[in-house]
Amino acid sequence: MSFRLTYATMFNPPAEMHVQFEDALARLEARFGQRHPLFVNGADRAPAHWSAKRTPIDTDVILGEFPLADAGDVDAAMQAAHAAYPKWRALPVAQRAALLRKAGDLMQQRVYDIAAALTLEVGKNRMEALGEAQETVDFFHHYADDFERHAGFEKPLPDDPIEGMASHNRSVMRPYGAWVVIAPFNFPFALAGGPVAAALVTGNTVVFKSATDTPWSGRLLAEVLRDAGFPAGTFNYLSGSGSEAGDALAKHPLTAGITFTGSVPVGRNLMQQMAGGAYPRPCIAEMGGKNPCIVTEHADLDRAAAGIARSAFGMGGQKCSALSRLYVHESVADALVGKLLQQIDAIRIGDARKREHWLGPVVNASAYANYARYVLDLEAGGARLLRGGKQLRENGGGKGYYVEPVLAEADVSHPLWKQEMFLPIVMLHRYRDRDDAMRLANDTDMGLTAGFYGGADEVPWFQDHIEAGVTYANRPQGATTGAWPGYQPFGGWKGSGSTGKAIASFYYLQQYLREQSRTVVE
Ligand SMILES: NC(=O)c1ccc[n+]([C@@H]2O[C@H](COP(=O)([O-])OP(=O)(O)OC[C@H]3O[C@@H](n4cnc5c(N)ncnc54)[C@H](O)[C@@H]3O)[C@@H](O)[C@H]2O)c1
Ligand SMILES: N[C@@H](CCC=O)C(=O)O
Repeated sequence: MSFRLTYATMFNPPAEMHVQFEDALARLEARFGQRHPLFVNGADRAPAHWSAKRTPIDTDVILGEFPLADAGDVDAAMQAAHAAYPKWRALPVAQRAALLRKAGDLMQQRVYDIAAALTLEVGKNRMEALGEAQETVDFFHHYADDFERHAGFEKPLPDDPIEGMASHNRSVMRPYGAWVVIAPFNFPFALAGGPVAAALVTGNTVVFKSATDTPWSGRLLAEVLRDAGFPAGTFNYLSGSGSEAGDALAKHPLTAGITFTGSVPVGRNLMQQMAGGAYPRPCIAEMGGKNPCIVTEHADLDRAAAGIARSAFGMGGQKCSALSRLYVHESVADALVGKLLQQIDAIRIGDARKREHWLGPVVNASAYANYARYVLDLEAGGARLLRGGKQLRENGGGKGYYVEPVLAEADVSHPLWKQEMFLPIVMLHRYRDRDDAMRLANDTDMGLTAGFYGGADEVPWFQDHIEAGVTYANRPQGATTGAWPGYQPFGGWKGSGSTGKAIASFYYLQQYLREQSRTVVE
C-alpha cells in the first residue's frame, strides 16, 4: 500500500518528503522580508498599515511584512463578496465543484511550500505542517464530492393531495450570501481552507480573515484560489487583528453568516452579535477544548503512553484537540507515569525547521509568558511537577519560544483542571472508581475530544458516557488528536461548538444553506 499522509500516518514518512520539504524551506527563506498584500475583488490591495512578522523559531528572523486590515479594507472586501454573490450562486453545482477540485489540485502541487510557511509562522514541526497542508487539499475534494453526491441537497416532495389540480412541491437549499471565515493561529490553513471550501461550493462568496500571528498561509490560500480562476470577489483575503478587522466583519451589515474557529470567549461573543442585529444570522463557532483521557487497569500501557505523549505535547499542546487531563487507575498509575516520563525524555525540542526536532516553539511571547504563569499556578496549588516546567530561551535554548513539556500530578480541586491552557501541559489524577473518573472527565463546560485506553469490553461504556464530540479508544497514534476529513468528523459538544454538527461530516455543508420550500400549481 502506498503512503498516504494523514495525522495518523505522519510518524514514518518516506525520505522523499523530507527532501521536498527542505527544498521548499529554502525557496521560502529566499523570500524573507517581502511584503504580502491583502487580496480583495480579484486584485492585491495594499493596506494602510503593515506589520513585520517574526518566526517563533527565532525571533531575530523577520519572515515578511503583512497587512493589518482596517474597517475600510473590511468594507471593500464585504462589498466585493456581496457583488460577486448573485453570479456565483447561479453557477451550476458541477462548475463550482470543478473549481474547488482545481484549487485542491493546485494546493497539492504547492503542498510543500504551504507546509514550509506553516512551520515558519506557527513553529509546528514539518510533519504537522505537511499534515495540515494535505488536510486542506482533502477538504477541497471532500466538500466538492459531498455537495455533488447530494445534488445540492435538492429534494422532490409529493404533490399536494388536491383533486383536479397539480400542485408540485420541492425542497431547495440556497446559500446565504457573503460568508465570513475567521481562522485561529494554530491550524491557520486547514481551518481557513475547510470552511472556505464549504462556503464556496454551496454558493456563498467569502471574506476570510487570518489570525495576526499567521498571515502568510492565508495569503498562500488566496494565491491558490486566484490561480485556480475563482471569479473576482468570490474569495477575499484579509489579515488583521480580531479587535479591529474581526469585529468590523462581525458588525458589517453585508455579513450573511460566519464560520469562526478559535477560543470560547471570542466565539460566544460572536454568536451573540450574530444573533442580534436586524435579524439572526448563522454563526458556526468551533471553539476550545479541555480534553480528557481515561486509562483503566486493563489498558495496554505502551499504547497509552505513546498516544498520550503525542496528544498532550504534539505542537506544544496548541491544538483544540490536545490532551490536557489524564485520569489513570491507581493500580497502573506508577507504571504509566514511568512510561510517560520515558516518552517525554525522548522528545527533542528546538528549531522546528530541523527534521530531528519533534517539538518546536510555542507561538508567541504571550503563550511563552502564560507557560511560566501556569507553572507557577500549578506549584502554588500544590501540584507535583513530574517533568518539565522550564522556559528554554532563558536557559540557553535558542532565540525562540521553547518550553519543556509538563506532566503535573494535581489535586482535582486545582483550578487549572477547568481552564484551557493551550500549552504542552498535562495534569494527572489517580482514580479508584471508573465512574468517578468519568464524572471528572465530564466535569467541564467543554466537550471536544476524549481518549480512552482499556479493555475492549469497556469501550462501549466510555463511548456511551463521555460528553465529547470526537472519541478515540485504544489509539496509539493520538489519545485525543488527529482527526482527518472523511475518517473522523470533527466537532465539539457543550461549549466547544455551537452546532452539534462536525467538520467534514455528513451534516456539515447544509449549515451553509437555508431551505426554500417551493410549491408550484399548474
Ligand atoms: N474547535 C475547533 O475546531 C478548534 C480548532 C482550532 C482552534 N480552536 C481553538 O482556538 C483557540 C486558539 O486559537 P486563537 O488563539 O487564534 O483563538 P482566538 O479566539 O484568540 O482568535 C481566533 C480568531 O478570532 C479573531 N478574533 C479575536 N477577537 C475577535 C473579535 N472580537 N471579533 C472577531 N474576531 C476576533 C482572531 O483575530 C483570530 O483570527 C483555542 O481555544 C482552540 O481550542 C478550536
Ligand atoms: N483537527 C485537529 C485539531 C484541530 C484543532 O486545533 C486534530 O484532530 O487534532
